[in-house]
Amino acid sequence: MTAAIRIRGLHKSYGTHRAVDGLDLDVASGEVFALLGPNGAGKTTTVEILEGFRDRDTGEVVVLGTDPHHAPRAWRDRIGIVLQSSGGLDLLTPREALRSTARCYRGPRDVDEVIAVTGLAEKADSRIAGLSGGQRRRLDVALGIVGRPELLFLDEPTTGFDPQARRDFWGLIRDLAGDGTTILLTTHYLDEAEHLADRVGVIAGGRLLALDTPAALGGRQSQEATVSWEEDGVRRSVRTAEPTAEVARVAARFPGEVPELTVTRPSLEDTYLSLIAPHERTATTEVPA
Ligand SMILES: Nc1ncnc2c1ncn2[C@@H]1O[C@H](COP(=O)(O)OP(=O)(O)OP(=O)(O)O)[C@@H](O)[C@H]1O
Repeated sequence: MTAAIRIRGLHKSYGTHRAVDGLDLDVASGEVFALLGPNGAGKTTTVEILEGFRDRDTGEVVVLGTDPHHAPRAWRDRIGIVLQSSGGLDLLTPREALRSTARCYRGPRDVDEVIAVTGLAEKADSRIAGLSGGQRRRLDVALGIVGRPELLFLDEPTTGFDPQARRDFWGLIRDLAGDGTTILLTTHYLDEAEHLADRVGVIAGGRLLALDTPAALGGRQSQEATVSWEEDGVRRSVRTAEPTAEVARVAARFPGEVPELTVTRPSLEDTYLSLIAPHERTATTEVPA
């Protein structure tokens, strides 16, 4: 595997507060990787260090073969960044903002194509000040991809999107990934991580708690299933490692369809919440004085 991102022993404190506390992580070239974690887990700090916007205290960080802290201008051309919020463009139109950003790159995407894929066609020539929150976010994404980055950082990209806009955005990310763009995404939406990510990393208190595919995170695949149905007017549930056998047993008691039959396994959200639960009570890690 060629690593687009390599992190070893990363530490960053703000005063006495350990925001990132010994993080090791690799993101493969071409991978879509989602960094999950509760508020204050250290995601943004980590991502800002990777982007070269924040200094680290100790640890090794290599992004596209370069230490972001000493990265030259040519390296910056190879990455795209969508921050949690950006501003200062209110008097321009999306088309103008994209054209002037595109001029900063050597091999930019076609501006009209970026406007189309981000669903901004209707608002392309309206003042940015008048865009809705979701449209503004699409513009942030458009600005992040117009330079044709090899590596794209997306910090909570779909906050404020309506459900259709989120689906459209997911399609866009899959297309970018299909073209070989490496994507590091932070999100609080577990369904987003499940839809988009090849692998997810869960961090809390600046430490990596779990790292796997969304399907296998925290041993999800091997956890017991819950078989539920309705019988004699009562909702019944059984947790079992053998749901097929349980369904067969229940089905044998009914002449036709089993009423309200469902078989469920823990969702990514269930697994995530159980992973971070112990850390929610001890969320603050202080550096000893
Ligand atoms: N510039 C700063 N000065 C002091 N403390 C900071 C600074 N930036 C972040 N922190 C603290 O470091 C910790 C990690 O913050 P960070 O923004 O990296 O978390 P996060 O996982 O991105 O959170 P969220 O999901 O809320 O965006 C938090 O406790 C935060 O209060």
